[in-house]
Amino acid sequence: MLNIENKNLLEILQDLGVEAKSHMSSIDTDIAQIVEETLREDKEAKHGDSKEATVTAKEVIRIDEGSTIERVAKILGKPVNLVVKELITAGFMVPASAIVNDEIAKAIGKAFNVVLSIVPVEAEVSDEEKKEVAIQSERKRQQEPPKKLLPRPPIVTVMGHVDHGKTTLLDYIRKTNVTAKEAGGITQHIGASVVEHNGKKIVFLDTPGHEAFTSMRARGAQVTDIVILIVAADDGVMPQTVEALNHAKAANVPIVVAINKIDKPNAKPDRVKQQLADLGLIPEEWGGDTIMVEISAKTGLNVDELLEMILLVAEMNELVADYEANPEGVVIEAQLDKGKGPVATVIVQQGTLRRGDILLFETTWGRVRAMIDHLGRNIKEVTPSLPAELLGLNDVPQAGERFVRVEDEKEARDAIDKYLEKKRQQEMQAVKRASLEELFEQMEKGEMPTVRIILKSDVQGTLEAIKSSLLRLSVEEVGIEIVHEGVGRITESDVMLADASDAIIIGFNVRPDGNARKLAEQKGIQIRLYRTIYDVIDDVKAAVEGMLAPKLKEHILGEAEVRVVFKVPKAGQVAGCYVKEGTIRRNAKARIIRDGIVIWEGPLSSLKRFKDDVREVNAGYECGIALAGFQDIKEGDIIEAFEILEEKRHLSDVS
Ligand SMILES: Nc1nc2c(ncn2[C@@H]2O[C@H](COP(=O)(O)OP(=O)(O)OP(=O)(O)O)[C@@H](O)[C@H]2O)c(=O)[nH]1
Repeated sequence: MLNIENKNLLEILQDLGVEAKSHMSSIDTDIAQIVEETLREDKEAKHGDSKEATVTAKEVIRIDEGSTIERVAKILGKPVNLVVKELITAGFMVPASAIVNDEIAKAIGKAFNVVLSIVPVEAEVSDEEKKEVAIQSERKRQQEPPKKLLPRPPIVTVMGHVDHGKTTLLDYIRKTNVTAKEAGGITQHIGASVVEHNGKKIVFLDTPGHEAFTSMRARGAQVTDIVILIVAADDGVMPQTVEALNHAKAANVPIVVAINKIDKPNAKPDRVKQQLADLGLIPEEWGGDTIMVEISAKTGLNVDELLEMILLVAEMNELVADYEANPEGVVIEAQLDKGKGPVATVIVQQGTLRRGDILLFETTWGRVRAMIDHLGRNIKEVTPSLPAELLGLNDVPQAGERFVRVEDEKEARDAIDKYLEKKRQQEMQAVKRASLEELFEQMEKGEMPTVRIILKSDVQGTLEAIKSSLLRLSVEEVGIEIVHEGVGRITESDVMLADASDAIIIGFNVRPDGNARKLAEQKGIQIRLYRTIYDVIDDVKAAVEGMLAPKLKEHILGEAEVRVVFKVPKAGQVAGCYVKEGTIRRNAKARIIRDGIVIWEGPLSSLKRFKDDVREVNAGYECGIALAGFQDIKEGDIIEAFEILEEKRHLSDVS
């Protein structure tokens, strides 16, 4: 407690541990202002205008401009999920990777009773100030009760080029590394598997490849501790090897290289090492620090050694977690199950998750009704690093969403209500933007017709599959645009967006809710529901084909020979003809061929049999033909009648 009565600002700052110097830099002036403001706000809030103000001192914490929420959480010594949750509660739906701006800093400060001061990066911080900050944080560290940090299993993702053996390796490891008591269990796909090697657990994410890895990261969730970069020894480093390597590097995740298919006669492991060395991964045996193991995922050769290396890297990286903390973690997969309702596979990152816990996700919440492990067993609790399928959520969260346990349902419900309200406002703005952008886009593209789609599906994996198949249907003349995509039922806001962006809604294994259905009817928005991917693709293909400009094809109707040419007052030239082949039609187009050369093309202006106007004249008959705008018909000319047919085009004609 700090009594600010009769104290000037310098004294207050000194009490707070902020050294006020005569050569106070601009940062200090800023901090002084923030402290003063905060103290004033607190004083007013607590005591109205009372002069007998006693307020709680707030710690001033400097954070570098550009710091992420994750970093600030670390500085505060708070679990990042707790900080994110507090922000959600305050109405900020931001991932942990978001940069902290003034608004967010204020909200975090309020939640944790501190003053966050954003220090411009270019600002000079004197050595003395740095020392002071270090002393303060050390003091703070000493005051905190030591956390019960215990080792946790490493979480591993296998990445590499197509066909280099990711799936084979995962299958081999899963088959051969179950513990004796689990041996009878049937591995169930829940998004991650747990294996045991030398009595130690390793968690493998089931979806190999860097796409899944990065899409999680894009949402601010990094679960992978170690990446196995698999390279086939016969094929060597390929484009996706480099891509995977870059993704792992960008995420700062340690890499263990598995040089695979070593059993093959044409395996060239040294060439792979050289290629990797060129990319900056120097093998240990060459004096570098990258662990490389030569394996055969097919025969299992050296796979044990690979697992040992993973455990070694895990140990070196001191992977620990507080098993007694408030549970929190990340969604790695989620779907709507017809029988069970929303089902989410999560990985617990801190604390121990128990059945009955109330969890707040970023977009939904729920009380954990049941938990199922990777062997399909009902479990009561899940400790850090381990995956579990959760039942009991109110809606399907997205992969990459974080969760944290909250005390009561009301807290969860309030946070989600605030989030939904904020999202609704953002979507309304997005709708306005979408229609404007659409205008500009169309203008830019010179009015290229586009099939716009809002895609909703029951599972993230299917969503991705349908999306990429649909986008592949796009051709130069007709575009396909996925305006919005998501897992879960079709909602009113989907319909609003469809209306604004002139899109159709495609639902795969999902249904619209009542409000969505009503609004769609009102607005005349198409909602198409499917149960097989092929039907979706066929339908969209038909739509694209429908928008393709038809192919024009000429169809020759018949041929007449000019036998005699008359001049008729008013009507001009009339050719007395004999129809040699096919039919001459009044509404057809004609061309004049003289000595094998086309000399004119245009419409007929009259077709007569004797004195009567007729619609058509067949081969073997005589007729009179006048041509619109051509007055130079000669005996012996051939008049060919033809029509232009529109032929529907198929995607196979274009691509
Ligand atoms: N000889 C030999 N063949 C292997 C080995 N590992 C994988 N293969 C074969 O290589 C092919 C591709 O293996 P996958 O495991 O499907 O490769 P992947 O990287 O998962 O491929 P995608 O999932 O398509 O990206 C399969 O035919 C495997 O049987 C190995 O160690 N030795």
